[in-house]
Amino acid sequence: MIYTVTLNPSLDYIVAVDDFKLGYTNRTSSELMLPGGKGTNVSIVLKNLGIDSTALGFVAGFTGDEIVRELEETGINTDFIKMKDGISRINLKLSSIDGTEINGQGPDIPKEQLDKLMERLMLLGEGDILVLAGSIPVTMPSDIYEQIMKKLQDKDVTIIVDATKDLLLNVLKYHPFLIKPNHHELGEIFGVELSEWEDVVPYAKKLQEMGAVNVLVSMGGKGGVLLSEDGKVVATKATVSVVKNSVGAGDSSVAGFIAGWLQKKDFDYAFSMAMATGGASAASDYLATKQEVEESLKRVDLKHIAK
Ligand SMILES: Nc1ncnc2c1ncn2[C@@H]1O[C@H](COP(=O)(O)OP(=O)(O)O)[C@@H](O)[C@H]1O
Ligand SMILES: O=P(O)(O)OC[C@H]1O[C@](O)(COP(=O)(O)O)[C@@H](O)[C@@H]1O
Repeated sequence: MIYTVTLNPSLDYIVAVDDFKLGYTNRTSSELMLPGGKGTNVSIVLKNLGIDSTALGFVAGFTGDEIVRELEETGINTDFIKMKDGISRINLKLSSIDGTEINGQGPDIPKEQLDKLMERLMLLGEGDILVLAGSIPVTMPSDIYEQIMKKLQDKDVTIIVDATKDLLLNVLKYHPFLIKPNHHELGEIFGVELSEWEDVVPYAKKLQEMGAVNVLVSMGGKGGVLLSEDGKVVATKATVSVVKNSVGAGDSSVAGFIAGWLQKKDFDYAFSMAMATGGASAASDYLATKQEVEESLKRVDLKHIAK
């Protein structure tokens, strides 16, 4: 079974504002309110690709209820822990200024609730896939992903981590099967600006040397690069050129990689699916459908490059 953990899910309020002016009252020209958060998006895209998963994490208040309602309406199994206080965050995305977003902090998670989640995760076992994705509420211990991986290290669970900075660096010693920083996040870790495939490779390699088994660096409009455990490096340019809403494109890449890997156990194919799915989501109003992914897959153009 596949489990996604979103410790800090959200409702994403995605608005287009023509001619946005800072310091003035702006009016939207379109708006969407959708369930969000990195693990929940992975679950949604997996479902679109015909793969079941269970979405875990914490929700609170009316926003939390709405997140769960929307996921269940999509046919996703949910097993969130519901908090008594606070509300799940609302993240604001300005789709007309691509990449501009304001993400909330998220509610307080009391220790007993965190313990409950840990107990739930300890039931995972051989053959399960666990996706740990996204930021964590500010009051949560910053080594939470590390704690989860440590507890699961003797079980044969395949773990994928999509996180940034220390949250990511601290799990590497437990050998996550896949990590997926984007090129800005990778650059931020090492204090450099990365913009081309060739720039990314040495830094992705460092993360592999620190323990990550496979490293997928997504690069927005420039496609992405995969350093796989068999020592190969493969890259592709983006599969789409017109973007409608890139929120969730990275999460879609993670879902696409899992789908491709489960289907063929082949890194080139898993990477192709990752890039096709990310591209298909970026080019559509919401997360990619299976048909959009199949179309996008035709435009993947793999290049094997030197390490
Ligand atoms: N502007 C874009 N143009 C074309 N493809 C895109 C664009 N943004 C994202 N994608 C596709 O989605 C994938 C993941 O997007 P990216 O922005 O790198 O991830 P994240 O959302 O984690 O920052 C990219 O590797 C690419 O395949
Ligand atoms: O947990 P974080 O890092 O604040 O990110 C949460 C946000 O990222 C998203 O999961 C989208 O992520 P990507 O665009 O990186 O795929 C949104 O749905 C959500 O609002």
